[in-house]
Amino acid sequence: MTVTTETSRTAFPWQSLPAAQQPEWPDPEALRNALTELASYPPLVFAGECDQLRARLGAVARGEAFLLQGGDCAEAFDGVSAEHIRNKLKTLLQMAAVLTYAASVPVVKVGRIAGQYSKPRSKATETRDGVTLPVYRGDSVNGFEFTPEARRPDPERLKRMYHASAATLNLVRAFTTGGYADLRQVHAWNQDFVRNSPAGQRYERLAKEIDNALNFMQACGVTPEEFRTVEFYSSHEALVLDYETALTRVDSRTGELYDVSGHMVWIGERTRQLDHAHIEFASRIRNPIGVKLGPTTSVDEALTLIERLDPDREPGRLTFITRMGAGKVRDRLPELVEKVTASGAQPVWICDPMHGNTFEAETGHKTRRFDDVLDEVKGFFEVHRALGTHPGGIHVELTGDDVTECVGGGDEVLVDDLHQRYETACDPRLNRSQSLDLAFLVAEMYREH
Ligand SMILES: O=C[C@H](O)[C@H](O)COP(=O)(O)O
Ligand SMILES: C=C(OP(=O)(O)O)C(=O)O
Repeated sequence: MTVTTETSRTAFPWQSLPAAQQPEWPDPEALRNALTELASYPPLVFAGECDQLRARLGAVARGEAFLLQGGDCAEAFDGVSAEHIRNKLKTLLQMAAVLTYAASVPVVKVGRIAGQYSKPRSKATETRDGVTLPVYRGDSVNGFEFTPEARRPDPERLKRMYHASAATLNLVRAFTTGGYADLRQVHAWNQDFVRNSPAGQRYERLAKEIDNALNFMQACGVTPEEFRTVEFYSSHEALVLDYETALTRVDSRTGELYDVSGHMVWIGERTRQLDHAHIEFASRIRNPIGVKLGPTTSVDEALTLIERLDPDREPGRLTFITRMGAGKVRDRLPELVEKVTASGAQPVWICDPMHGNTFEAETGHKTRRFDDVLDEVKGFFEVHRALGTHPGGIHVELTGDDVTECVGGGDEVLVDDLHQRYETACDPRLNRSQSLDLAFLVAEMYREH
């Protein structure tokens, strides 16, 4: 893989198009310096790994596997600690174990991790007690603290984003290939959790069954390598195009462009305008691409997105991440799935049951009800069942920490509990217990499907 030159970088066609949700960097020279340095850094992921994920997602598109994509709403630089990363990974591995075992389906595991540092926002500014400042756009752009200094966009943060992503990915690779993700550890992932949570206890029973199955296989002389290590991929929203462009490189094997900031990148609901830079950018890179589809998406838009992003109809290239809201999924999704399927395209369809279900609680906290999250996933399964298509996966905002950000769940969080551990920098995440609850319920839906 060769580092792209400054000349070819400035020639990238998406750079001349309008782009929504970009920071207003106050110092152009500081930005140029940061980007030149970033463009000289080594890739965070390899093109071949992106190809491998595309192949895995191809299996999802064909109905042979299920995609679990999850992690923080917004990663934070001060969250790059072994404990945070391990907790998140542990939660995803537990969810994957539940889905694989209880739904008997191979699970493709993709984190919203090692790059999820940038956030699109509804408003450009935030006002508190009569003071108006730029809104927080993620640690890659500015600081969360409500002061003029913190909220000033600083391109040096793009370099910190790279280093934070590299450190996170390094630990994730160590955990997933160095023994921690060995299926023999199914109990260990649960140890600190099992006693005081219904989801933890339910998981423990399942882990025992997995253990028995492993013992049986071992007694038969079967111990595949797949049980010892886990394939785990990184993903984030490709939002700040300055950063993604600096990390876009020519693959020396094929001459094609890859965004080497993560294995998979997605384009958000607020930046998927067909004639804007984000879609042009996504159309030029070979990574597997996701696109969020909200309730206002028209059939024409979906079909044009396919034309632009997956003209060869390659299974695994394009994932539609639908986020309609529990109240709309049964109305809005059927026509999209039906017409896209009739067009001969075969995208991966996954359900993001978070972003259409946010509301402000009376306490002033932005939150989501676990029951709405679950209901949107149910609606998603119902629609696919009715159309005979494959409900390919889920995309969730979660953390491995026992936060109180979403209400409900088996170990119920009440509105009055929200203040206890409300730690997200942007949107509310499922805590570990709620994430496991969701995995068990999704496994049941999948089995029935
Ligand atoms: O995560 C998604 C968006 O960034 C988020 O919902 C926007 O939130 P806001 O409405 O608080 O700006
Ligand atoms: C901003 C996000 O979602 P959406 O684009 O669907 O609003 C997100 O997933 O972080």
